[in-house]
Amino acid sequence: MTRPPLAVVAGTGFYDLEALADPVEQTLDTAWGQARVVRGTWHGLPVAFLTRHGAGHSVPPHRVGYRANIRALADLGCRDVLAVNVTGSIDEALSPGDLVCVDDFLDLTRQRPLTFFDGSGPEGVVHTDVSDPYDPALRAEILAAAAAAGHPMVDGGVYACFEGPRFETAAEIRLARLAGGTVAGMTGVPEVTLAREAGLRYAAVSLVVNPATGVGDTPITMADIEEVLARSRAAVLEVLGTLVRTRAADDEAGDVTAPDHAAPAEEALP
Ligand SMILES: CSC[C@H]1O[C@H](OP(=O)(O)O)[C@H](O)[C@@H]1O
Ligand code: HPA
Repeated sequence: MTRPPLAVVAGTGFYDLEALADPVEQTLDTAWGQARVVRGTWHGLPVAFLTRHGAGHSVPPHRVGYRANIRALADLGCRDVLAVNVTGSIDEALSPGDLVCVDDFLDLTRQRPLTFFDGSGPEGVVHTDVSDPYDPALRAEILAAAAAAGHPMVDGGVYACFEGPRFETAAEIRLARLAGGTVAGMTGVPEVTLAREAGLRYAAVSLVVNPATGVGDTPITMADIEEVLARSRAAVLEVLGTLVRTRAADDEAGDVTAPDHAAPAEEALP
């Protein structure tokens, strides 16, 4: 059985996927700019890894080439995108190091290109349904992998995406909490909606790396975030690796009824 490459898109703290065998770096040209992807195999399955801030974390969140990145993954034939976002916790029950498999988002960004459908293409004006922005079947696979890997993961939460690159004010975090926000980040949107527009299944793991502004007692520092990343990064990779290993085992057993073999989303690619 040949699978389409599985896309892994990650950001802060995730600049390489060391587990990839036979990695080959590729720069893809798209109508929305270039995207750099490293292709290889993980447990024998094809994987395309993309670090969204670019090599050496050179691109800030408000300038990430979200359209180029998602378009490049679709052009490579990817069907599923596993995203990782590091976040600040809005929900006071969360602590640094916690994992959340988010199921909705709040878009508090201001100035990013939002869509592939800007009215200039042959498809005209398109309004995409986002009742389930994060693919339920892919989320279920992630949660099952987390349980199998022994890493607790919260099932559901709202990712509040701010423009950045500054952190939020305490008032902004209170506003997001009133609106149901669970975690705060700067990159989850429009990545998730572009993936939907491109017909890709997308789900995201949020790794909490700090209490959001006003939730903790002290200012947010990169040193504190890096310390959390250093101790928690492996758990995220173990969850993703377990998901991939489970898929490989399903293939080995010839189990074509596994949920991840479901048909891709119905939208046409732009
Ligand atoms: C390191 S704090 C701010 C930075 O971290 C998050 O990155 P990512 O979403 O790519 O994991 C946040 O969105 C900012 O880009
Ligand atoms: O507190 C935060 N806010 C926004 N993005 C973040 N990424 C890590 N922590 C945070």
